[in-house]
Amino acid sequence: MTSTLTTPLTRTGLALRGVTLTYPDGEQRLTALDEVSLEVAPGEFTAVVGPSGSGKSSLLAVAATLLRPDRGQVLIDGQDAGALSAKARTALRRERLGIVFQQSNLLASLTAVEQLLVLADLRGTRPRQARARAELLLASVGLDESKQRRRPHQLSGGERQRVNIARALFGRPSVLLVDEPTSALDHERGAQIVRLLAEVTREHSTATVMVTHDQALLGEVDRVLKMADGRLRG
Ligand SMILES: Nc1ncnc2c1ncn2[C@@H]1O[C@H](COP(=O)(O)OP(=O)(O)OP(=O)(O)O)[C@@H](O)[C@H]1O
Repeated sequence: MTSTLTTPLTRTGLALRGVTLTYPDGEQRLTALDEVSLEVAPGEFTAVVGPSGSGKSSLLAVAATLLRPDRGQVLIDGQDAGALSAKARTALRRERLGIVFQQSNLLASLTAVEQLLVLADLRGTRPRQARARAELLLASVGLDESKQRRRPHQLSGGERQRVNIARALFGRPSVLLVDEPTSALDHERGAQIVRLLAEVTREHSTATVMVTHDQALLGEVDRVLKMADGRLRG
């Protein structure tokens, strides 16, 4: 499929520049992100940690171009998301971003491989090519053929998270945004998922940002940034 974006983009990853986000709070506004700047290069795995309410989810939502900041820029492969029309922003998200949410949002009636093939349909990828890619990606995240034919309720929490990661990679994203990937897992399974994210970051050269509460799982990441009161510290 040809890109619907107007300019050809080289992969430069994710950049946030002076991003401020506020929410309505009664008569006032609550500042969730306060002049946040961040650059994540292709192939770099960055973790964002911080207490509840510090702004981590808001940061991911802004980076995912799902929330528009009050001020500042979000650049995906150098493209300023705020300068695009809604249609072009949707295309940017579809073509450049992979998102792994905290709660698995897999479709209950579909097998693991079908979760990826649904995307192929939406993207207009040829069915045979799409199936081969879906199977390859699922195998690469550790799901063998028999597990690829299972529905979500027949998989463990960790296996469902692997399907989520494979699905996020299907569109060859430049930027991979991951929200609390280990929250439903025990320590060992959580550590396996973080190791897997480190591997896919290198293999797929994604600029990966992972939000997590779990400080014990940070051995695999390239950089840890701390959020407190909407501000980011290295
Ligand atoms: N839709 C909203 N409307 C108003 N305030 C919000 C909204 N979403 C988040 N907030 C507030 O913005 C601040 C940052 O919230 P955010 O969800 O980004 O934090 P977080 O670090 O992800 O927290 P957690 O770890 O608990 O998920 C908090 O004070 C929160 O109460």
